[in-house]
Amino acid sequence: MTDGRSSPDTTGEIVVSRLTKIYGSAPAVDDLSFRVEPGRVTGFLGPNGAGKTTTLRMLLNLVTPTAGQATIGGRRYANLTDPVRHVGAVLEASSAHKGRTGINHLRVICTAAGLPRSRADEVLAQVGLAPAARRKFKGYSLGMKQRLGIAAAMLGDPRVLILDEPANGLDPEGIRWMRGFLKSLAAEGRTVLVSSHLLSEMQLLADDVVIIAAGRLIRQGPVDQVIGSMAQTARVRVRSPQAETLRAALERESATVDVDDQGALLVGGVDAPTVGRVALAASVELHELATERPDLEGVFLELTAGKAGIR
Ligand SMILES: Nc1ncnc2c1ncn2[C@@H]1O[C@H](COP(=O)(O)OP(=O)(O)OP(=O)(O)O)[C@@H](O)[C@H]1O
Repeated sequence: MTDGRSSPDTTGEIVVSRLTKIYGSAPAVDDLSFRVEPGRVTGFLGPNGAGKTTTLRMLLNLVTPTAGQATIGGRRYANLTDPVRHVGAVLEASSAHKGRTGINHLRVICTAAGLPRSRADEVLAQVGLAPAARRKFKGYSLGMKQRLGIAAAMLGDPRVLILDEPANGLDPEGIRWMRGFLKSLAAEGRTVLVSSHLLSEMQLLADDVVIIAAGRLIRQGPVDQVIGSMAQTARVRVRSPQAETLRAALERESATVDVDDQGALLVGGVDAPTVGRVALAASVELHELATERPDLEGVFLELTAGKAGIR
């Protein structure tokens, strides 16, 4: 039962399977497979031109794959009987008739989609735009347009939300709001897939990440695990008034030692307890001892290095 026109299953899982899109002779998306779980926020990351937007557009049946398929709740988007009730998508900042008010914009969509007009008021309140409901779209800030786009995506109360760079153009308060809002949707059991190049933001927002470069999967998994998988590149930062003695002792243990511009030792190849034991054995006094793990930004750059420039 994968191609019938009945309702999708209730899980809202997204499955991308060997998806490929070739423009001319170059693949924009190349044999890409990954899964997106309900109840979690999944960050879809990649350098410019990695193929994120093309993938999302194939998921939403806006671009036809060259090969492979993508399903939402077990169905291709094209086979969903009432897609607006299953999938909400925001691919770019909302556009609307300039002279139309926010509430009227949403009511028009409700009418076209066969949804009760009362949903327009509900979703405007949900995204915090009720005070601007009767203002004309042409007077909306970019942040308000983003909120209106999300409100439109929420009209059908979908289990699955797909957003392309939703934090674009938002101020810090807007970004904080977006983070809380998307997390609360995931906490309700919805599937939330968000593409972004704002890696530091993803580290705060996402439970899972899917990292692609040059159209191919680089890594996927829980954020902590993806960062943790790079733990071999973690270094220990240590400060001591007897830095040279400590350095010599560590090098005898085959550790690599660099000195940063504040005089702290950056030790590779051994963990923090080992550094502490070596210091104790050498009667070296320590003023600081900490493991420095790479953050998502560092992991991302390391994983995608050389795989894709700007295309
Ligand atoms: N309609 C199209 N015709 C030809 N090439 C295209 C088309 N759409 C995308 N591409 C190419 O496919 C590749 C992937 O583009 P895509 O927009 O999916 O990447 P992206 O990861 O979303 O990038 P960005 O972060 O810059 O938006 C790029 O090389 C792009 O130039």
